Amino acid sequence: GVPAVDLDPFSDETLTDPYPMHEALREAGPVAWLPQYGVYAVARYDEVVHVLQNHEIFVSGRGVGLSDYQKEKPWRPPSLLLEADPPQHTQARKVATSVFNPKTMRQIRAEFQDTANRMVDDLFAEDSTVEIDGVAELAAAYPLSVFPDFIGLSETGRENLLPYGNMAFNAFGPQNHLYDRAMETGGQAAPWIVEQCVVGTPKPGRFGATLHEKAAEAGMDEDEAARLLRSFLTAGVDTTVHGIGAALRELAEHPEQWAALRQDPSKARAAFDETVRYVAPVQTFFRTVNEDTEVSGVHLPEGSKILMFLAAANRDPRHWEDPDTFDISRQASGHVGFGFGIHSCVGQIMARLEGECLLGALARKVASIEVVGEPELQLNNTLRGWERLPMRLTAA
Ligand code: HEM
Ligand SMILES: CC(C)Cc1ccc(C(=O)O)cc1
Repeated sequence: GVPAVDLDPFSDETLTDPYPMHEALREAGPVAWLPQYGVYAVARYDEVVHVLQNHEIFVSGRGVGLSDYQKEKPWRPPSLLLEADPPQHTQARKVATSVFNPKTMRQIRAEFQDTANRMVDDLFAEDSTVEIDGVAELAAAYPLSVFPDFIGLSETGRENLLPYGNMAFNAFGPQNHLYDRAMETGGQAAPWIVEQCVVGTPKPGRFGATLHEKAAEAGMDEDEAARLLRSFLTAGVDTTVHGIGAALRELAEHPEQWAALRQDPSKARAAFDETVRYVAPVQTFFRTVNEDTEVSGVHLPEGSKILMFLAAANRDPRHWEDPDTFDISRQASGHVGFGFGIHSCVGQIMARLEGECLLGALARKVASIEVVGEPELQLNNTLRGWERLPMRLTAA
């Protein structure tokens, strides 16, 4: 039979320190059973990739959280990207990438880099050594400075983005205390998000308006166009905030890696990618088994939910050399921190640009970074990231 691993991936204790669980799941076998939730689990690289690649069997249309949309009503109208399967997904993805692509990123690169440079310069306006909260003043401030303008969101109400995203990411998990609290705060943010997605609301010429135009050209109605933009507002901020926060923490914790980056700021993009492998800001999410199947000799009946541990796969010694070593010179490509296959992150080109711009600005302008005091984790059913990161920075 399938080995049962009687651990709760969504408890505060496990969310705080998931690494013993990752090891237990990888060692239990290619597939494990989580009795507390009645779901299967894959934590090894090969099995996670197998599930992500076989999207006809392991489907997204029944929800990528614990809830099976064939049995329970979604908490909001399903995403046309994340919670859709081909052919619907294919059309939505085509519209998304018609606007969100390397060419668009080249057009905004200079602006994103200028904002990062100014933000780092401003830290040292008063003094050449400063103590800051790395989350509030860099990891969250930077995405919230560049992303809403890129989309063309209204100047007021942008404080709704993080709580709304937080709600969506908690909603993939069980209805625990994190879920309940997030639904409360996120629910208050929802009206502003929904209103921002309405066709005609985003500033003309900005990404939101262009996405709506492309959606109309592809024959989508206004509700579909609005839902497509909602995907970007949902996934576009909390993720990069946690990705950048993780990079700050790991570079501060690994002085030799910070020194390597200082030596060669062009390694900023690779440093961000290694961070996404090593930390995996998006830790887990599900697929639903749409027809009886078998993975590595284990039978999985139709209707089963299977939980993928991206963070565990990214540190699977069966696939990676020295997986627990944070090494910005590593060839990290192939990691599953941005997913894999047809649903792989459509926003990763922006996430990577943001990471590259901010880490590059720090590498050129800051001599030393250190964490002073205890960092505080923000617990979330799906995301891993810092709530607060007390840091001391010294200007170059
Ligand atoms: C460090 C930052 C980020 C991480 C770690 C991340 C991670 C992921 C992962 C793992 C998936 C796959 C989900 C699945 O297979 O079901 C995904 C999909 C997606 N991401 Fe990201 N993401 C990040 C940033 C972004 C940004 C900045 C945006 C938008 C601006 C974005 C928009 C999306 C969308 C729309 C999808 C669904 C794609 C599809 O289903 O075809 N993400 N992301
Ligand atoms: C890692 C993913 C689960 C992040 C994400 C969230 C929401 C959407 C959407 O389409 O609403 C897309 C991607």
